[in-house]
Amino acid sequence: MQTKAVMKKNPSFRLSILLNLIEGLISGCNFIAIYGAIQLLWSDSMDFKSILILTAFVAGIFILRLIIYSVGYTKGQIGGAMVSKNIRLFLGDKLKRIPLSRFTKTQTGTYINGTTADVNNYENILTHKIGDILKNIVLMLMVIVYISTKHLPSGMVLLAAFLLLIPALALSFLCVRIYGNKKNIISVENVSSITEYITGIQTMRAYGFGGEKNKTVTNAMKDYSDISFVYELVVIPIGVGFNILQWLTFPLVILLSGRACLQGVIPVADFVMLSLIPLFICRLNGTLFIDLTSYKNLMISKKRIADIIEEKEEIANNNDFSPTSYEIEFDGVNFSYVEGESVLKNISFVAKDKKLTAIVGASGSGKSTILNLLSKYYTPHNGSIKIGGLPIDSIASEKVLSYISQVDQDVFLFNDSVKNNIRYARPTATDDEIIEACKLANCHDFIMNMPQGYDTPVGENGNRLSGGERQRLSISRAILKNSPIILLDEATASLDIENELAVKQAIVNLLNAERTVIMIAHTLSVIKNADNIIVIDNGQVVEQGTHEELLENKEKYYSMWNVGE
Ligand SMILES: Nc1ncnc2c1ncn2[C@@H]1O[C@H](COP(=O)(O)OP(=O)(O)OP(=O)(O)O)[C@@H](O)[C@H]1O
Repeated sequence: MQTKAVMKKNPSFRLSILLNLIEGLISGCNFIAIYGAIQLLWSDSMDFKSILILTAFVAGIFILRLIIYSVGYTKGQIGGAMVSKNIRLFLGDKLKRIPLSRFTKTQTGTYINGTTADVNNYENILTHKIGDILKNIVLMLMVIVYISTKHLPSGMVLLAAFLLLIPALALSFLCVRIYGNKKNIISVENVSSITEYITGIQTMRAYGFGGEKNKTVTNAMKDYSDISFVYELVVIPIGVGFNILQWLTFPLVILLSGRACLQGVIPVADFVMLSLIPLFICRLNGTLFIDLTSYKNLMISKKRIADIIEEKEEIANNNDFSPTSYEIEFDGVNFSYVEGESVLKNISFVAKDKKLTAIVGASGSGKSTILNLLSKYYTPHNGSIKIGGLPIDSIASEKVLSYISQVDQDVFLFNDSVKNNIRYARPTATDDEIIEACKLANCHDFIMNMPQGYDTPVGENGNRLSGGERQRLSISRAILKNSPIILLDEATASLDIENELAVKQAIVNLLNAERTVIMIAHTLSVIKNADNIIVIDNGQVVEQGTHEELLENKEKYYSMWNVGE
């Protein structure tokens, strides 16, 4: 339903269609001029005056066509570009409303193609294809009607040639449906594998499987050229067969009109013109066949754009969300990323307001998933999550996230300056506030050692920074955002000792302010003083309490602590 509104044509586009139709009609008048010239020649009545009249007629048609074509072309370009601009803006905005779970389930190529190449293809349909096709159909019909008035049997032969387009297009459309869709799937795989190759190139080279992965990319490209080749291979014979049948009209019209001329049914001038017309009609039919087949092919792009437009969106209602406390409660929460593979099983716990709650557990036990649900990146299958006693399920994620700062293991940095990367956390922050946050996050010194200080570009995804530096920048963002809830995925274990100490100090500074903190801890010593420690095992809460209580329990936490010590 939304598709119609987003792809709505505008008056400029509609005017260009009308002008294209008129241009098609006017082009047909050229045949009247040609007929006039043949008649003049044959009747032996050619003089300078009649040549002048003929020239003026042809020049008049030319000027009129030129004006209509220029206005129609300009309006078509403007109208088509306006439609595609609407689509591009809508898709850009839509991406932020598509639930995160869709991006993990769908190939990246679907969205990259759908928002770029497919929109370009659709723009091409609007700005070129539709106008040309309609103009040629009108011109064709006009010529057929005109010829029929001269000699009906010849007109009927030309009409039959035109109608041959129907079975020929039925076959070519079938090929487009079969191979066009296959081509689409392969193209999406192609784009996805190239994206993966480029983003993961460092890891691949580091582990020496760049060559292996490169084969996946080249294979995907080869698959694409193979399917394009097969597609051409099946469409070409249809086009050739259609053209052969078309050209049969040439002798047929000569035979029919020649006989009529000999019988005195039509004048010689008519016969001369009728014998020339099939040359033109056959070419025009050939162009229409190619244009309509490629139109159908490009229309696959329209369907793919529509699929993204109609994708289910996150709840975006305007329900007010103003919790007065920031206690977090999970009650009987179940969740799985993949159907049937349960990740969280009946999770219930309370993270008290302004207290530090730690989550510990083996790798893959579901710790990050708990934070992902709280940030509304995913929706629990059942159970409820509340902040300050208010359920978050019917609240727009942007509103919930405005109360949350998240410090993840994977820090995403934009290809921008250090300062701007931190400012994303609070766009209104002053430079002084950014510097203050960086001092608390232990990053001020290393930033000042960079060539342009806070204005130094961090490179694509911050590839000029070390892991510890990236983590500290992420902490500075959280400090700057100054939100009442902090979700922290502590991952200092992989850092060198100097970076580990710097990150730990930054975390201490972050936790100093009174906030509700949920912290995933990979090293237990960091959370010894936590107000509550939740132990997760295989997606379930198996224990909770303070460090001392859990040690006394002598259960899971006790053995984890002893292994760690
Ligand atoms: N986007 C996803 N799609 C499918 N499965 C996922 C996804 N993210 C995580 N999982 C699976 O969910 C389970 C829990 O993952 P999660 O990241 O929550 O564990 P974790 O305890 O935080 O692990 P770690 O300590 O290693 O970060 C794992 O089995 C993981 O493979």
